[in-house]
Parts: sequence; structure tokens; C-alpha cells
Amino acid sequence: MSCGRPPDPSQEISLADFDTRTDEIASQLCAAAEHVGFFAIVDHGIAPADDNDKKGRQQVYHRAGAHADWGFLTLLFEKEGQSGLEICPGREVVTEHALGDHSWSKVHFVPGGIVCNIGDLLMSWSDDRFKSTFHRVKAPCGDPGDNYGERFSIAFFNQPCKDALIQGPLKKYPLVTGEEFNARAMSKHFAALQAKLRAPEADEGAAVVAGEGAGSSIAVPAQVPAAA
Ligand SMILES: O=C(O)CCC(=O)C(=O)O
Ligand SMILES: [Fe+2]
Repeated sequence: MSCGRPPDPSQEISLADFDTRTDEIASQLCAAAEHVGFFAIVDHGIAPADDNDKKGRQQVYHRAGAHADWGFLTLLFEKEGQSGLEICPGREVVTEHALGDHSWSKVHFVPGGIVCNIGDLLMSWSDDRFKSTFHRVKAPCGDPGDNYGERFSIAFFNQPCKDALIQGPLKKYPLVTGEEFNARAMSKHFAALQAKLRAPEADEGAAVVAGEGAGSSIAVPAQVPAAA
């Protein structure tokens, strides 16, 4: 996944005065994203308190709906005391994961630790050997240990260069360029988001959400397996 000019590891982008140097900092972020990957600072506002839907079922709101990131690897930096991240282990394939058993495990803060989420790209590039991490950020709803305060996180999304050639050793999926992979992922998630917006009351179990950056869309295969 060579990106031409390597990033300068000594360069730091200070966000401290983002309010006053917005354009300058935005262009620095843009340049860094082109050479290193995409990252986001997420401020998860608190979703409405728990209540019941029209059928009387208790609603559980999420600061970020359940999804898998579509890049190679996501590095997530959290702050102590700002819990909420959960993962759903046991994923078999992108399409079937979590459609049945919704058992979510809390990801506990580890001082100095970086949460590494496998994305759909690594999953397909490894011929599904490494499963992308299905995750969500839960809003408080009265469960023990719920965080009712802020949650800030920094997510670094490692995505392929346009000219990267992507195919696993077993050739389970057709060869694609990074550009094709990114374009497909974006249109897949955009289409799924539109579908979700058209059916807002869909049960999350039936319409599993996916997407980069607190996204919400239906989980579909990152790539169609190659014909046998
Ligand atoms: O803020 C978090 O902990 C997770 C955010 C996330 O999953 C994402 O931005 O893709
Ligand atoms: Fe994510």
C-alpha cells in the first residue's frame, strides 16, 4: 500500500486553535489524509434517553450505530472515563455477522492503549481470514456503568492508495485497485444509508448498520467472491 511520498513522521498537527486557524489546519489534515490515510475526531453527542417504540419495545440508542469500518485497520484513541465502545465478536462473514445473536462486549479503556479495529479491506485482502470488527458506540440507557457524559475519540482510518492492487493470496475475491475498492465501499454505504433513512423503523437486527465514521447503513459484502 505505497502512497508515493511518505508522510513526515515528525509533523504534528495541533488542533488546539482549530477555531481560529480552521482553513490552515483543514488543509494540513487534508494533505495528511492523502498520504497517510483518513482520520476523524468524533464527538458523540448523547442520543435521547431510553424509551419505548410504537410496539412497546425498549429502544437502545447508539452514539454510533453498529457497523464495520471499511478500511484496512482503524486505530482508535479513547479518553478515560468516556466509555461506550462495544464489539460484537463471532463474526463469520460480512453478510451474516450479528444478524442473529446480538451479544455485545464492552471495550474497556486501557491507559496508553490503542483500539485496533480490523476493517473490511483487511478482511477481503486476507481472503476473510481476519474478520472485520463489528462495533458500535452505545448511548447511556440505564445499564450499570453507562457513561452519561461526553465521549471524544480520535479514529485513524487506514485506507488504500488509488493504485494499490488488492487481492488475497487465495484469490477469493477479484483483484481490485484501491480506487475501485474505496469507490465501491463509499457507494455501498451511501446506498445503505439511503435505504435506512427510507425505513427508519427497521429493526437493527434485520438491517445491520455499517459504515465509516459512526455511519449507519446495511451490511453487505465488501466484495463479491470470485467465481470458482
Ligand atoms: O468513537 C468511537 O469509539 C468509534 C467511532 C467509530 O466507530 C467510527 O468513527 O467509525
Ligand atoms: Fe467505526
